[in-house]
Amino acid sequence: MKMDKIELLHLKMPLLHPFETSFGRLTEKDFYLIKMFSGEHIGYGESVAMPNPGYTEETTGTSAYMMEEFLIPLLFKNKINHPDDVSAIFSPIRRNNMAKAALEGAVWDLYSKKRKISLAHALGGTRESIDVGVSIGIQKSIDDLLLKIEGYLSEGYKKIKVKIKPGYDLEPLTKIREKFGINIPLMADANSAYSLEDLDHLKKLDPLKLLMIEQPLAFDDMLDHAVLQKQLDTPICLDESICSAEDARKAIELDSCRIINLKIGRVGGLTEAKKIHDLCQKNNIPVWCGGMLEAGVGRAHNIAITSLSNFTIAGDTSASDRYWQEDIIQPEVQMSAPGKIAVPTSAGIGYELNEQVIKKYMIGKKIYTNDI
Ligand SMILES: O=C(O)CCC(=O)C1=CC=C[C@@H](O)[C@@H]1C(=O)O
Ligand SMILES: [Mg+2]
Repeated sequence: MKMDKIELLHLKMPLLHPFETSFGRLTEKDFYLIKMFSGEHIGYGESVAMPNPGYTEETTGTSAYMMEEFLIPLLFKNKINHPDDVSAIFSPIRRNNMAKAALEGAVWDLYSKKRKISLAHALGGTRESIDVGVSIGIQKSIDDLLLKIEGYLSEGYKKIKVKIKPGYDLEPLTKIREKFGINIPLMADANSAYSLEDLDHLKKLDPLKLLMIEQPLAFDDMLDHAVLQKQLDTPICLDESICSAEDARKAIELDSCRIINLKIGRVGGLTEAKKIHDLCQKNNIPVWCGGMLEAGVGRAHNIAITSLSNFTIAGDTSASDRYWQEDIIQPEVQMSAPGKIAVPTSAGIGYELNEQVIKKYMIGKKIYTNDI
């Protein structure tokens, strides 16, 4: 596959509802859309880095810098026979996984379009539809939270993930259980807001029978999570701590978690995500696809990877209209049945770009041509 040209489109899209976590509040999505041209085909990718380095060290700005200065020149210089080659080509560059994943995702889309197969099929996916859940940011009041949950449950979402932090954990979770019962699929994401000193407090979550608690301890920790997991009945799910298949191997060996949240951007692309998926499957660790408040292209990549067989827990990839007034793809991502999204079967990501919407939100564009 010879890359002729790559375009980086800088977009700012207002979120329908602000999204608040233990590390900040987002009101708009500031991101890069990648268009990769090769012969008659165009592959699409999306950078999921956030404007601030609170979730990982990357930002919208650093990911653009890394793509421009290092990664695009590497893509132009090297021969790519298969998208799996890209991770080796990018390996001299340490981390910067979201920048790598944005470009690698476009290569995967191109590859599947050239072969006239769906991205899901190219990745080895087997599901015709995926189960979806919602991730709800911290709300103004517990009553607001309960109201939101009621709405999402009635729409059929198959997992309710709520954000917690010290001082905002037992009370909202207990109230959710009181109102909706012990059987609703409920989990909590702490985004590293606790330490082992909170062990006795975290043990109080066990009677609430959560599906899992996501990333309770430090973003770069494996050891303390293993200590905590031994003391908790609630399964620990790692998010921020897993940035590669190597990280997953260590977490599994140490028993630092029982579940992994897979995000394509966090692990550096679809090839690495597939490796982690396969490793977890061998070790009986279920995975699910986490969200990064993606616009349509990122959402489409999430749907494709979630079609792999060990994605046995509903992910965060909900319908476009939960986030956006209008999405950058057509058709928009919609539920095909309550709590389900159909996996596209047409070539590549299976969605077209909505150029009118892109034009409306685009604040900059850079074009790189391959003169090599
Ligand atoms: O995309 C979504 O719907 C949810 C996203 C979500 O929960 C997160 C996105 C980005 C950073 C975090 O705040 C959080 C997470 O940790 O999973
Ligand atoms: Mg998380």
